[in-house]
Amino acid sequence: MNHRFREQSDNQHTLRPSRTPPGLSTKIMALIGKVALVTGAGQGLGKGFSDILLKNGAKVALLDINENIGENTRADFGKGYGEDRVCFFTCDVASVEQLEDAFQKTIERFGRINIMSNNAGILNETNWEKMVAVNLNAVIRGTYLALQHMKKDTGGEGGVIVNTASLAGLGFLLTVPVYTATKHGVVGFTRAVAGASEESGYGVRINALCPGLVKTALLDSTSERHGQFAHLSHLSKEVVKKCGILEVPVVAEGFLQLVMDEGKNGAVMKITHEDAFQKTIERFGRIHIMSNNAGIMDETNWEKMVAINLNAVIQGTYLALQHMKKDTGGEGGVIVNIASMAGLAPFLIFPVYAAAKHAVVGFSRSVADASMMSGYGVRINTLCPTAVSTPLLGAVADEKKNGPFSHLFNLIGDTAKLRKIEVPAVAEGFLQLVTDEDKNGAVMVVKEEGCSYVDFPKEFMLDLKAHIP
Ligand SMILES: NC(=O)C1=CN([C@@H]2O[C@H](COP(=O)(O)OP(=O)(O)OC[C@H]3O[C@@H](n4cnc5c(N)ncnc54)[C@H](O)[C@@H]3O)[C@@H](O)[C@H]2O)C=CC1
Ligand SMILES: CC/C=C\CC(=O)/C=C/C=C\C=C\C=C\[C@@H](O)[C@@H](O)C/C=C\CCC(=O)O
Repeated sequence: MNHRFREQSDNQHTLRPSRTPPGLSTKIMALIGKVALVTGAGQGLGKGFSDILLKNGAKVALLDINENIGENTRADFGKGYGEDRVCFFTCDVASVEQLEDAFQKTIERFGRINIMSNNAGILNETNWEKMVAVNLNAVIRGTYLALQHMKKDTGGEGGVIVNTASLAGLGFLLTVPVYTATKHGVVGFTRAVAGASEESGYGVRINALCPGLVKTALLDSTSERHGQFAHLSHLSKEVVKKCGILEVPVVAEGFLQLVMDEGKNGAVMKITHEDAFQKTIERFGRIHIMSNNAGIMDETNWEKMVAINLNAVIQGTYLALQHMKKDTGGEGGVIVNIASMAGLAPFLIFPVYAAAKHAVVGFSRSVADASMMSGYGVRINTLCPTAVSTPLLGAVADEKKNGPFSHLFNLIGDTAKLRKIEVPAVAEGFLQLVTDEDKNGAVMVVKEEGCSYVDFPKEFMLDLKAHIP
């Protein structure tokens, strides 16, 4: 599934044209030694943003109102990235004193601040005054504090501020009108202050991030926090259906772009994953065949690998099913999920890659049966190629992508001599899975000898009826 990072351009409302044409990256900000302050960093998106900053060499001050989760996150990061690169301060961003105090403590600890992420946010339509204080006022205060410290005209080093808004800052959600207002406020404020900073020669870029729904604690029991429009909660399900739910690492990649791309100021980045699907339908009218093929191999960055190799395959399958299934007017179709031989056999050095691919096989077989039993008219098959001659295999020879078992790297020997098959051979197998109307829940292996179907032993079949008395 193709996640979309898109800069929102709306010239009518742009205060002044940006000096850098949109989409053009000029210079990339190096993060090694840079100091970042992230609010709401104990869990969810803030934790994901802190993680990716640390991974790229920055030092990070984590701020959170919740001392327990903040301390735990600090301890995890300290172990992983070094105790000297991370600290935690308990801070309610809605309190002027606490935010100023945490800001000062960060400067005392690390000497400066180059990156500010105003990310803490809540969803509570009942206590909406508090929500405005956290989601909007604290973002404004955090931006002004950071500007004051970073701006070059008074001796600062310049820097970048990223404010977490939401897709609800560009569109609207009926169940959460005040939340929607705060996020529109963040987008409007960010664009205006970015223009003002540029015009004033401050050397500080300010961008806004607008993700769709993200799998974090903020989404738990939202209906209780919908306030007077709780009776419209069922409409949110439509939004989930339309937008799907993003994973934190995907949003963190977008955040990193806004931090590092020196060409971005006043940028508003939308992150959704329904765009590609919707656009295909707009262009061609319908979809009959879906191939969930995107994948990476990186044991070091395994959370991201699971997000792409497994979660996005599940998301892509569900989106395609939703569109194709016959019981709600779809035309039926076929989905082919690309797993690997590592989805059927252990793969030393790449255990998480193997886990994700095993899961793709299990998921595809299960959902294939479910689709058939539901009369959806959608077949779902899995392709498991052995090593194929593509750049993905570069990870095998790249110790940085080998994770905790890189010491076994020598066992593999010369990867250039690894026996590989060619792309057209795999494409032939793929075509069979698409065109053969008798194949549903099929798992095809493609090796040097050719294509064959896996015949799973009967004793490994789960007979649900046998389990129900
Ligand atoms: N989860 C979602 O679907 C989306 C979330 N967002 C935004 O992303 C931001 C982060 O939210 P998530 O990570 O999803 O939520 P989360 O609930 O998982 O994490 C939020 C963190 O902020 C902390 N926090 C709450 N109030 C605070 C305060 N007054 N001072 C300091 N820390 C405070 C919490 O303790 C928590 O650790 C929010 O601004 C939210 O509006 C935007 C789009 C979608
Ligand atoms: C309930 C979740 C609240 C907040 C988390 C968050 O910030 C995520 C927002 C994600 C998506 C926003 C989508 C907005 C879409 C709109 O532009 C329209 O397409 C939606 C139209 C009707 C929505 C019905 C409803 O309001 O529930």
